[in-house]
Amino acid sequence: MNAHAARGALLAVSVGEPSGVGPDLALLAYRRNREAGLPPFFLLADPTMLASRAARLDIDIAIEPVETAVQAAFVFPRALPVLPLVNRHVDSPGRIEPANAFGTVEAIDRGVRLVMGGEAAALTTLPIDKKALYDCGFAHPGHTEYLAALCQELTGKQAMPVMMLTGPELSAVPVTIHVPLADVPRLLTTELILETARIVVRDLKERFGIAAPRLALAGLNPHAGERGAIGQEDEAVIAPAVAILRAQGFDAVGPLPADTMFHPPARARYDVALCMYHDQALIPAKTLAFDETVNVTLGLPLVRTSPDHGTAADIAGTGSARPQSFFSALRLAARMAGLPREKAAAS
Ligand SMILES: NC(=O)c1ccc[n+]([C@@H]2O[C@H](COP(=O)([O-])OP(=O)(O)OC[C@H]3O[C@@H](n4cnc5c(N)ncnc54)[C@H](O)[C@@H]3O)[C@@H](O)[C@H]2O)c1
Ligand SMILES: N[C@H](C(=O)O)[C@H](O)COP(=O)(O)O
Repeated sequence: MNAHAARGALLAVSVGEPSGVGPDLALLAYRRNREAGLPPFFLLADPTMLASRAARLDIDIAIEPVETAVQAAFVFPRALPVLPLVNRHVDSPGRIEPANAFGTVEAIDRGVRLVMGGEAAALTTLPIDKKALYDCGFAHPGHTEYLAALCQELTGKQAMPVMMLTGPELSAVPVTIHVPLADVPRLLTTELILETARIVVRDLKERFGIAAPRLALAGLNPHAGERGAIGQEDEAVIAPAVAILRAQGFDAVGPLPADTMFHPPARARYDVALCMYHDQALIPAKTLAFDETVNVTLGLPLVRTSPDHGTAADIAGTGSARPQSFFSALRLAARMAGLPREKAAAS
């Protein structure tokens, strides 16, 4: 997908929030990369913080600072390559250290620039603590929106990001993302649904190889509004979007009552569920396959994946973080970036 990535470019991984399990998972991924069939990657992190976390977890691997992403490819067979951050991180499992926020943002920022510059093939992000970043002046709701802003800055082109949670059982897209529930009815427009659906269809075709994606659109209100008796948005906003999509040749149904569109026979009828708000999409996705689901950002000129879970600060540094969702995120990024199989598999 990243047509300009240099031959041999690796995946870039941003370390995420040091109070969480991001560092734990990066260390585990390196230790288990061969047995788990993971693509080679380099980490944007503070090597000292990482060494401290490795000691805490008793993970005995070599960690090697590198100066460039190109160098990382040579280092990966013998050590976990780490591109050091300018803003230092202190090792603080379970505890927010406000000053860590700057390095956390720097890691994402540099990851995007490396991918857009062709020095990395794709970006996989480890979880951030959103409030910790907001408190230090971060002006974006989450990665998804920040990545779009960075892409816009780098290309000069408008970019609309779409969040998709994808796992073995379900792919689901929240049309509105990181907004208070009370704001959803105001923000939900026919145009927003249409724009989201078009991006989803384009990316499912181009990046996931689904020739004619089938969309199922959820209603917003109980019983999809009960024919207008329990809320107006289903008929006034969502149904017109479905009608336009169908008239334009898209395979779309809805608005469907959200409570009955996620059981197995219902899921068999579509490739992706377009949901009207964050939890309507993320609750079924994480409930069905918390350990395998990946958060992927569609609509941007770069490949970005992430595990589906958050910082899990309650278990950071304890060794009990399950790494499967992160492993799936690395594998999906490699596939989407079109890394050759020998690169996508263990080195
Ligand atoms: N991609 C991201 O950056 C991302 C995604 C989701 C949440 N977050 C952030 O994470 C923070 C915490 O969010 P939350 O508490 O709602 O969700 P969470 O996913 O961090 O944790 C929910 C529960 O699941 C457990 N859990 C999560 N991942 C696990 C793993 N890999 N192995 C074992 N157990 C795991 C945690 O220990 C916790 O008990 C918030 O600040 C939120 O903004 C970030
Ligand atoms: N909405 C996501 C979730 O709850 O899993 C999460 O906050 C990640 O969002 P970003 O990838 O935009 O940070």
